[in-house]
Amino acid sequence: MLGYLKKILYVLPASNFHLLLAAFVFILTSGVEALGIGILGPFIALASDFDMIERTPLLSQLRDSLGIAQESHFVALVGLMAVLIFLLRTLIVGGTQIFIARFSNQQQRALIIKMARGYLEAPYIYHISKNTSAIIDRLIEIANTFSTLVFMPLLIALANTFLFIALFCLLCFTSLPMVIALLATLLPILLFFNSLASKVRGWGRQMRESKADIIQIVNHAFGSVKETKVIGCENYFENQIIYQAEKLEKVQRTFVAFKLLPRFFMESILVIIVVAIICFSVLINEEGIAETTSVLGIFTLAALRLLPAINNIVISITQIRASSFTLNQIHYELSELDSLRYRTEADRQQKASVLERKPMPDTKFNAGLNTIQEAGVSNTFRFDKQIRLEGITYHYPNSDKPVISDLSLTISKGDSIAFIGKSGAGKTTLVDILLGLLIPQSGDLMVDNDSIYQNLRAWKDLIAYIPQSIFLTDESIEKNIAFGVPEHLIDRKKISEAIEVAQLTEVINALPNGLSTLVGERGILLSGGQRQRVGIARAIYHDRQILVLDEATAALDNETEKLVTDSIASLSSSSRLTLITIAHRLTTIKNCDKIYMLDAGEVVKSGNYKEVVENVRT
Ligand SMILES: Nc1ncnc2c1ncn2[C@@H]1O[C@H](COP(=O)(O)OP(=O)(O)OP(=O)(O)O)[C@@H](O)[C@H]1O
Repeated sequence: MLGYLKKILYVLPASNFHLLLAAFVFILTSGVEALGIGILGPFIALASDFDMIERTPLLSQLRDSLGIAQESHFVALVGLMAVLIFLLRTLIVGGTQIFIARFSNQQQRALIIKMARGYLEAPYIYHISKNTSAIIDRLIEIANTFSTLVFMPLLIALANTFLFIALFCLLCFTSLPMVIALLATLLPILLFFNSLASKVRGWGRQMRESKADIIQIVNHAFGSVKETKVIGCENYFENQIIYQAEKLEKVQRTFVAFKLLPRFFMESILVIIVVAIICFSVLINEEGIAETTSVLGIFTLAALRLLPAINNIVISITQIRASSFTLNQIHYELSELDSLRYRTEADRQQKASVLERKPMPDTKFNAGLNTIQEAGVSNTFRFDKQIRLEGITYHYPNSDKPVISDLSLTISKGDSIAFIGKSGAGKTTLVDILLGLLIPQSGDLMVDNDSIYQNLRAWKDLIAYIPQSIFLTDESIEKNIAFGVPEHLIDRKKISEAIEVAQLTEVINALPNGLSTLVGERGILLSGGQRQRVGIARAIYHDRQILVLDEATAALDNETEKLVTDSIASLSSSSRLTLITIAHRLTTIKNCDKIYMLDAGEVVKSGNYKEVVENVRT
């Protein structure tokens, strides 16, 4: 259990102060609850035996000081006090229940934010190997499971443990032999449930895996619904979902039944003990059980509350055990994200220090989620002359073989350059290095006289990336062009300029709601070419000085391709925009100032179109 606790505390976003506050609330509630129960027993005894007032000095003193002559009136007053204390106890206990629910919901919110921040700040290399459905599953399902099936049960177990201690003390004070009888009966049952711990953990693991598998199957089936429909594999996915749903139902059924067991056991024990005590009292005291009424009253009430408390502790521990797989997953994920964060920052610092340059403040990197709001903040780099790649060597973490080997080249500001080469030559990897997404093991990337590794965020602020397939959000075209800018900050003039350059004017005029037309999930309402033009408009809107086009015109028809290429080229010459293109279609790079042909991560040829492409063809 200590291991679980350590992991829960690591995952929990709550501060130690809040946890201490929670513990204090639970202790207070348990005390009030024990007092509420403790007062009812003596009242029942007093109501059935008025002589008790004379026998108990405290009661007779209270009666005299209140000046009440009639005993029945005094008993009624004590009853009223008991009711008030009991009502106060109910209020506090109810408040604690609300506190538990609110506290764990707050933790769920904070955990979703903590994980989302971790994923968003994680380096690109982390995301290359990650499955999107796994991230969605972690953010939504696991955060919810942690809050409702780990943290809430932990709070309930804690609250009930304090209550158990308070009631146990009350019972020990009332009748020790009865407590010993109760414990002797309960202990074997608790040991029995404890012995099934590994089975419970197994059930929890199966439930979690089935849920994650269902999300993944749904993602596979609908992620490429076109292929699913054309190939006709709907049945295949349906059968997989049926199999997982049935597996989930079976385990859940067993688990729910198991969770009900402790209550039945304990209720039976309570009845047996109370009946046994009454019979025993009658047998040894033939005149009845008046003597034991008070003890029995407290015992019955305390046991009525004690047994549910034990039940809650057992169920909560069972629940936490069943969720241990989830806890391990979330703990692993967060520690991985944490270590990545430290490593990335350390790598960057190390690179900057190896280069013996003092790192500039990386404001956006540190700002985390505020990055989007900060878009447009002036960068700290001057880019007036050139970008220089100096002896860049890169290999992916899972292999020692360099994909880019000792590569050096210079790109002048305002130039339009292209990388060509056969599949696997290293074009995409080189562009990812240029984008600052992959950090080379050796070499440097200089912009004028500064290394980009001094301030990667500022470097990225100079660049726009237009991929082969543009990601569009299910929002208006306008919001897709001003991607990441809050609606009230969108600059309409810049939107018009971007639309013109990207040759989108006609497309938008033909749409029913013009710029406000919703493009549908993944831009399904637009053609491939139109989607790419929205991507180009997005880059132009964000005023970037360097455009990286990853075969960005591949989805355009010949006529539109010429229009887009020409307008980007004219933009390049008029505003000294620097263009870096990865191209397969050699027609798109005819106007480039310089073309680099890559092979096995090295530049094997460079020059203008005639020198590189036409010579190769002949
Ligand atoms: N995440 C990765 N992990 C390991 N190796 C990788 C990874 N991504 C790419 N590679 C390898 O790096 C080499 C270069 O790949 P890259 O994608 O840069 O080539 P490319 O020239 O862009 O190819 P294409 O034109 O087909 O996109 C290839 O051998 C590829 O297998």
